[in-house]
Order: sequence, then structure tokens, then C-alpha cells
Amino acid sequence: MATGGDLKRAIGLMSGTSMDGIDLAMLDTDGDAVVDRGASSFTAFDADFRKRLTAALETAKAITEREERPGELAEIEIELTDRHAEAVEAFMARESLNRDDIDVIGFHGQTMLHRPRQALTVQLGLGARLAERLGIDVVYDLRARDMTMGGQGAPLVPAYHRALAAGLSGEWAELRPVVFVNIGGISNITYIGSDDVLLAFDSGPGNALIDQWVTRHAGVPYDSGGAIASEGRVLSSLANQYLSSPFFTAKQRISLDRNDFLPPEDGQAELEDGARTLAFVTAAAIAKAQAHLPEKLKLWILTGGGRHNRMIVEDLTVATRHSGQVIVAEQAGLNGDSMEAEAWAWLAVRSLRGLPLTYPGTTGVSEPATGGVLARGYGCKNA
Ligand SMILES: Nc1ncnc2c1ncn2[C@@H]1O[C@H](COP(=O)(O)OP(=O)(O)OP(=O)(O)O)[C@@H](O)[C@H]1O
Ligand SMILES: CC(=O)N[C@H]1[C@@H]2OC[C@@H](O2)[C@@H](O)[C@@H]1O[C@H](C)C(=O)O
Repeated sequence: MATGGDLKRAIGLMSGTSMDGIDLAMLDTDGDAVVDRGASSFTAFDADFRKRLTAALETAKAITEREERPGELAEIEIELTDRHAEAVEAFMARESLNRDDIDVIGFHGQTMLHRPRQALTVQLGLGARLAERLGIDVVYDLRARDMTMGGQGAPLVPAYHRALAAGLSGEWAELRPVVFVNIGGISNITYIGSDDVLLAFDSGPGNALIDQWVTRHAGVPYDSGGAIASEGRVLSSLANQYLSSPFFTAKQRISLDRNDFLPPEDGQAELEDGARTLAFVTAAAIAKAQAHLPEKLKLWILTGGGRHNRMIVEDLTVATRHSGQVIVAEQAGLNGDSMEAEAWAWLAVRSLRGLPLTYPGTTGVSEPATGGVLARGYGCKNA
């Protein structure tokens, strides 16, 4: 290990609800205030694997116990794990690292099913297989314990957002309250108040609907830059259909499953209008989150792939024009593509230290809760 004291060098692996591929990030951290961000990488899933993962989401609907792997799920879980191993191996070769340089890997896996009301969350990913192949300790299954203690099992990144906020410098350092908005497949927000209070919840659809819409109608995996949306107009009745969902009016926000919101039916919109309307819905849903926050915001930091869709960013900037400035993560010196993977590295170190991953204000868990399962890397220096 190149780090000293309580610092650990960790790699985080995130394959999120967009199912676009594997984000990887390296951190030197104590799992607390010290966060020294390192290199990162992205390994895209090919179109065929994305298709198989999408089909697997349907099969996964039959799961009632989290260990069940009906149909093709067992085979996909092995392949997914091996793809993560290959992503790590390629990264380590690129960065001239060997296994003794890495203390721990935080492994998210692929969410197949998330039903917080039933305390059921299923991430595909074999932590022990990954640890054995790489010869590095792996912390995985970080959501489940939170659920056994009354939490939603998501979102988990907020505690990391707070650690990043504490390290902001220059003009952003003093701006509170600040919100981090992660626009991934689903969007989630983290609020850090002027008194450092931490609140978080899923805010609604992110890119998953847009991705499904443009895949089906234009044969492309996502709306690059929001170019398709920029040619369309917002269909207000379609937008209202989404925005009148009980999800937004419920007293308690629940964490979302990828299938809680579905793309428009064929015939409800032309390609461009559909993409434009869905971008608007994503931004409007994020803006709605303000109603659940105790103080007026000073700063919005956008992270996740949706910050590249300029229609989402424009709509959000308009919708929040009276409540603070909207910036992308890079303007604050952060990396909006690797932030979730960084979080998984940080959370893995916290897990090793038995520190809380989630809080009553982030997942609704009954008390601050640690989590994660440790798989030892065969032959690793810690074994
Ligand atoms: N250049 C781009 N223009 C527009 N959208 C983009 C661009 N690049 C990525 N995206 C969108 O971002 C998505 C990936 O975002 P990200 O990696 O943050 O999601 P994720 O980690 O899978 O999701 P989650 O946070 O829900 O787990 C892609 O599926 C795509 O919709
Ligand atoms: C169950 C699950 O995988 N939830 C994801 C999903 O994608 C975004 C949002 O919904 C968030 O709640 C969570 O991921 C992020 C990384 C989190 O836990 O913070």
C-alpha cells in the first residue's frame, strides 16, 4: 500500500441503473474526512450484454427471496462479476498497480430489483468470486443491512457527498445549503444544510426513461448532449402524467426501482418530443424535491451522466432560478462521472472500520448503520 496511517487505498466499482457499464475509481481515504481522489475508468457494456441485462430485469421480477437466481440470472451474475474483474485488471495494468497496492474494493453489483416496502433489494455480483480472482479484499452487498434496520436501502452516496462538500474550496466552500443531484438512471439528491444536516432521497426519473425511449425509436443508447431533445417540444399532458404520480405527493419518499417509472407508450409522442418531454420531467422532478427540504438552497451541484444532457440542465436552471446557482461537478473541482464509484471505494473503507454508511436522514434507517459483507482475497496481503 502506498498510503500510511489509517489511510487505505480503495477501488470502487459502480454499475448503476442506467446499465451502461462499469465506473471505477481509486481513492486514498480513511473512510472519513480524508479523501484523496485518484484515477478512474469506465468500461462500457456492449449492446448485447445490455440487452441481456434488460431482459434479466424482467426475470428478476419473480424473485421473492434475495438469494434466488431464476432463469438466466445465475449465469449473468457470473459474467457480470468477471466483467468487473476484467475492468479492475485493465485499470491496474494501465496504472501500473499490482494487487498489494490496493487494500480493498467496494463492489456495488447490478441492481435487479429494489422493493423497499418488502425490505427486498437484489444486486447481482459475487463478492467472493471477485476477491478470489483478483486476490484483493472485496466489500459488497452494502445495501441489505440498512433495510433490515428499517431503511430504504438507498441512496448510499449521500454520506460521501457530505465528505466532498466539506472539502470544497474557493467560492463554493461557504455556500450552504448545497444539494448534490445525481442524475443517473434514476435521480437522487443529497441536501447538506448550513448546520451540516444531511437529508437525501431519490427525486424521480433520471436518464433511464430517455435511454429506453431513444433506444427504441432511434436505435441509440442515449440522447448524446440532449441533441434529440433539443429538436422537440414539451408535451404538457404527457409531462403531467409523470409529474402527477403518487410518488411525488407521498408523505414519505420511497427509494425507486428502475421500473417504477416506464417510458411513454408508442404513439404517445414523436421521437424528439418524447426525448424533450422526458428531459423536462427529469428536471421538474428534481426541482420538486425542494418542497421536502428545510431551507432555501444556495447551490446545486449536478453529477451523473444526465449533466451531459443540456436540456435537463437548462430546464433545471430555469426551474430553480429563484433558489441558488446550478453548476456541474467539474466547476467545483469534482468528477461527475466517477463520483458514485468513488463513493463505493469510500463506503468500503467505512465498512471495514464499522462506521455508518446510512443515517435516518438519508435512508430512513432507525439509527446510523454500517453495512457490507467482506470477502477476503485469496493470497492477498491482508489474509
Ligand atoms: N454525453 C451524454 N449526453 C447525454 N446523456 C449522457 C451522456 N453521457 C452519459 N449520459 C447519460 O448518463 C447515463 C449514465 O449515467 P450514470 O453513469 O451517472 O448512471 P448510473 O450510475 O448507471 O445510474 P444510477 O446513478 O441511477 O445508479 C447514460 O445512460 C446516459 O443516459
Ligand atoms: C437500489 C439502487 O440501486 N438504487 C440506486 C438507483 O440509482 C440512483 C438511485 O436509484 C439511488 O438510490 C441508488 O444509487 C446510488 C448510487 C446510491 O445508492 O446513492
